[in-house]
Amino acid sequence: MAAYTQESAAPVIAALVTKLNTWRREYYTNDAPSVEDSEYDATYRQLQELEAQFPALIQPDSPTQAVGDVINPAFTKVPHAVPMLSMGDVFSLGELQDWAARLQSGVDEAVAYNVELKIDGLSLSLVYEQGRLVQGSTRGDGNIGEDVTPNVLTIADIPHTLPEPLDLEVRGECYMPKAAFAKLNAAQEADGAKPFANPRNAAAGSLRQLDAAVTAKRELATFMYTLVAPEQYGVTTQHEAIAFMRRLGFATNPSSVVAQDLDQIDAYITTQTADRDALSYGIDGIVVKVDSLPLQAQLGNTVKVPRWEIAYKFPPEEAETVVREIEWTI
Ligand SMILES: NC(=O)c1cc2c(=O)c3cc(F)ccc3oc2nc1N
Repeated sequence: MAAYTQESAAPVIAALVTKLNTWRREYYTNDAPSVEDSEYDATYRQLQELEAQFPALIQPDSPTQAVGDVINPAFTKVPHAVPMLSMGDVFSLGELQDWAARLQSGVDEAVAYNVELKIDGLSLSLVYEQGRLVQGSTRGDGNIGEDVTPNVLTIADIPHTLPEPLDLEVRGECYMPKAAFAKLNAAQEADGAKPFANPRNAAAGSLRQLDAAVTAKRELATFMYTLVAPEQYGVTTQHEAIAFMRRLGFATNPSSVVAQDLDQIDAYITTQTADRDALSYGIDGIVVKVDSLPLQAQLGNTVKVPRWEIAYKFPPEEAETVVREIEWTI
């Protein structure tokens, strides 16, 4: 990072904010970003570092001050009783260790973690009343989401009714399986339409459709990962919450495990990184959560992200994979 003064940093920060906001609008409004996630992440961290150095220069419209996505005004708005936050990121095992050490230092009991694949899709909330699906919504800006109820009713693995007449809300990831993505882009090319850049954008463009008949053809799928207000159902850990949702008929990811320490988390990351290409859906990292739900509540959230979970992001696939192979052969 070049050495800046407050004066010389101001225009640089302004330019970074403009560039990142343009990319955000592309990404969240028409689900077609012009840059790879890795370039967005790198530019975002550059802005974070400059804002940390010169807090007086933080602009109100800086993407570091916003939660979540840009809302499409064409959808009915849905207030989220419990905010749908995003997650903090780390990009190395060292950073993950630092996160876990900071967290453990504030807690008496030994922390156990629930470790999950980070499905590369978009967040989805499902609300049931007396066991019937009444609403589906996107994250939106975290407090206000977009009502996509007609669309979620067309997604095959979302139950319309539950085996018990429960009032509950669950949250998860809506994604497009790799095979469905390949089929969709072949059809796009055949129709002379623009292909989607990746399965995540295809899922977002398919879920955030004003015409549910289009969503119905897109073969979307879900993995649910959060039970809202778990204490109402006597659920006290994240791994129990996943089993509870699975028993109710929700699709939950089979690969999550409880880890007692960093070595077990590291082993999980190594295994899942090796198996990544064999998965029928895209993942872009691993999510490490405090397993105890009361401890999660005690740790709480910052304005943007929970303190009790972190996303370990895989390096960008192309270049990094080659570099890593070279590392291993030395
Ligand atoms: N992409 C994912 O596979 C995934 C994403 C999230 C979140 O975004 C997330 C956001 C919150 F505010 C709280 C818990 C979460 O848990 C999550 N767990 C996951 N497995």
